Amino acid sequence: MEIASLPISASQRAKLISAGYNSISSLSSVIPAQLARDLGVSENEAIAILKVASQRGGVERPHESHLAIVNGAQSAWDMLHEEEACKRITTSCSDLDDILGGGISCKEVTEIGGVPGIGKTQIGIQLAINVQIPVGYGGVEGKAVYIDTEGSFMVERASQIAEACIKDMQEYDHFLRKDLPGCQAKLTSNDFLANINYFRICSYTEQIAVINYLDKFISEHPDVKVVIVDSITFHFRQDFEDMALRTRLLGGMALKLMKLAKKFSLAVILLNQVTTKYSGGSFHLTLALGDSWSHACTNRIILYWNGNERCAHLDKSPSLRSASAPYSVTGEGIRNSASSCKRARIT
Ligand SMILES: Nc1ncnc2c1ncn2[C@@H]1O[C@H](COP(=O)(O)OP(=O)(O)OP(=O)(O)O)[C@@H](O)[C@H]1O
Repeated sequence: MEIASLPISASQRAKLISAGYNSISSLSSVIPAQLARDLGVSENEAIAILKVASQRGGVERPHESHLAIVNGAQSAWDMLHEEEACKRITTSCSDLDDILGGGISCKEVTEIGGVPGIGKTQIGIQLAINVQIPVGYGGVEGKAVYIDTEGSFMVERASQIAEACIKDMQEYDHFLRKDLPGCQAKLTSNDFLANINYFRICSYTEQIAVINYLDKFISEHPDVKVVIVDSITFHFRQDFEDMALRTRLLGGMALKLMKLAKKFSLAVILLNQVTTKYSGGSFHLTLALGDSWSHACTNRIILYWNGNERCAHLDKSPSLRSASAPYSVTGEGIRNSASSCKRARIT
């Protein structure tokens, strides 16, 4: 049950959400002194909030959780069918799609991390375009939500990538000598841009607010099939001193995004930066936010340089083996790397 439904003041509600208490159940194990510290309120006020929460939660929670379990019960057979029916969004790089089992999985949270300039935003923009590829061309025919925390989304670049996508569809038609109804003839790059819902985020509180709002937004826009957060870490790395609060906020956000992915069968893409970590006597590159964040996504892809070539490594997946694939960033967007194209021509 949401904090929004608690009969408390608006400022208390805002303080709870900013401190990472996104649901009534998140208050179930907290003691008044801790809550008072987290919210910056008196202990008496914290006790009053907990009392309201326990009244609400105490009456309705057991019933709701019982219902959730019953509704959620599913056989493994059903799950297998669901997994087979799960759609995937192409990355426009077939080598990368291959190691991902056909593309980015809808229904799951995928984290993509790498050093600056490796192409994280390019992949984000490519997915915001590719999610719109019509079903007739093997696409998902959905819309995108792009949450930009860094200001790196470039609309001209999205337009270029959309033009290239339309060109690919025309070539596909030409190759098959057929005209698929409702497809390329009518689609323009402006249509692609119109289907990207863009949110510019300037602080971590805004980021939490937007992620909390997504459930309502997507309920009203059920065509959304990908949510891209570029990047998830930016506002959490700047001037953030209270690490316990940061961990709690990020944990709450990750849980919300996982629920969204499942509830609306959509792909959540979290772009992340890398940082250095000292272990075993040397420094290693690791994704930002540390070990406490590592459980927050279902799949993790690490982008890295191999000499002059960009590569993607599938580092975590519940069903696919770890593997790497080269890719390139071209004027047309993400594509196979030049070296793998050369290999394909030789064989
Ligand atoms: N039109 C283009 N044609 C070819 N390559 C391009 C084009 N636009 C961008 N790139 C490549 O993409 C790189 C930038 O990628 P991107 O902005 O996605 O990096 P990033 O990983 O998101 O970096 P950061 O962490 O700094 O945001 C550029 O350095 C360039 O190599």
